[in-house]
Amino acid sequence: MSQGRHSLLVESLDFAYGGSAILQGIDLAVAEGEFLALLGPSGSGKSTLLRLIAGLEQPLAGRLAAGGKPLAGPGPDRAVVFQHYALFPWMTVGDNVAEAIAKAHPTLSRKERRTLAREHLARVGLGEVAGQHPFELSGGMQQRAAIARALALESPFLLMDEPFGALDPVNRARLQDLLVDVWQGSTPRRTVVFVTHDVDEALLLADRVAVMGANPGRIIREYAVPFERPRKRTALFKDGAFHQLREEIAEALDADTLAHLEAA
Ligand SMILES: Nc1ncnc2c1ncn2[C@@H]1O[C@H](COP(=O)(O)OP(=O)(O)OP(=O)(O)O)[C@@H](O)[C@H]1O
Repeated sequence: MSQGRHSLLVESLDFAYGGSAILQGIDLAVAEGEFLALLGPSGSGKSTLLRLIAGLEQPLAGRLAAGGKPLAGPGPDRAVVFQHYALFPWMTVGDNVAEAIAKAHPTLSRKERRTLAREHLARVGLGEVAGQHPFELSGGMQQRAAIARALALESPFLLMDEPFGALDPVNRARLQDLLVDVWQGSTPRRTVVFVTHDVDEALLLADRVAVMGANPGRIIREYAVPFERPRKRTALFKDGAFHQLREEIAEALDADTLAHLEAA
């Protein structure tokens, strides 16, 4: 695995809450520009691993590095999008995005930031609502604004924790497409770690899927996702290779759950 400027490395990582092991022996490498999905059942520690990569938690043992440098706490190089929209409720949507732009480009004037914020919002189909507050928007719109905000930070790493989990299927599909478009359209590509418990979502979006098992959280297998891009849902869902890979992953998850139930 290359140690590119924007690669991620997790080595022999253990993590515990109050004495109980949550993550054990995690080894994971994400290449610069790669889109990695972390897939696993509830409680397998996907969010915890993402929080560790974000620098919001400290490991009990092991090593975390970004671009070959050890991680020490959160940093502007890693933008995070959670399931629930991370917007400042007291600011307009435009100001939320402008605030992120100010972090990426501190020398821009207020007017320039506002103009750029509108451009970012237009990219996610929210050009008309820059002057509104988050509470005036639907859940799907708020999540779009949160994504616009995260992208406006222009950070090389994008860490996403079930960002579409609370959305209806139509909005979910729209935002999945939008995310892939933005990721594919930017040079250099951002390095993405995307948490989901939805196998289809992982196979639609990612270059590689790391499958996690629970008790304690560990990576049980990794799968390369070989489907050509751009991926179209309709074509993918008709593809025998897609169904085979989906089956394989579901079996790996079931086998792990069963092994743990029997051991308990
Ligand atoms: N603040 C906390 N204190 C104690 N235990 C915690 C805390 N946060 C998470 N845990 C425990 O850590 C384990 C992993 O949780 P985590 O949220 O990372 O899993 P997950 O795979 O992301 O689950 P989900 O898909 O339900 O979000 C769970 O057993 C959870 O109960």
